[in-house]
Amino acid sequence: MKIAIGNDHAGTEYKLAIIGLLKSMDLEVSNYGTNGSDSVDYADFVHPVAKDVESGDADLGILICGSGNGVSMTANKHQKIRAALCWNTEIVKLAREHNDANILSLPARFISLPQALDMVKTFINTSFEGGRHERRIEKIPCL
Ligand SMILES: O=C(CO)[C@H](O)[C@H](O)[C@H](O)COP(=O)(O)O
Repeated sequence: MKIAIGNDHAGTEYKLAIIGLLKSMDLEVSNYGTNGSDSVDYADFVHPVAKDVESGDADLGILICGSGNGVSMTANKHQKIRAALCWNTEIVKLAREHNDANILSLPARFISLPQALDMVKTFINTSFEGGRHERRIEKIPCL
């Protein structure tokens, strides 16, 4: 499985730890985020992740900024992206099971690093339930 990951300056520390976790799980990672702490604009680091997920170059994406909102808003402009802003593992599980979220958005300034790592594990290890949820996600895109 291949994961595309992106972040702004608020997400660098968590991003580096998440990459370590993903590699320990034998997952392939494409890192499109900044690796530094200088102030940057999140959208510049989100579009490459969304494009990878949309094209199938990546199976799933992970985005990190301070609140998680900027990266979510940007990613969800892409037609095939369902980016879910999550704050605990239960919400992550539902985002995968019910919404088939293909990008996890993390609010680095509002969750602890251990929480973020648990959320990433849940995101990777949970599958879409399909059924009634299939019909619902098909109605999400703007026609
Ligand atoms: O875009 C955001 C808010 O939706 C992100 O949380 C950014 O990381 C945040 O705005 C960055 O803030 P800063 O004061 O420029 O560090």
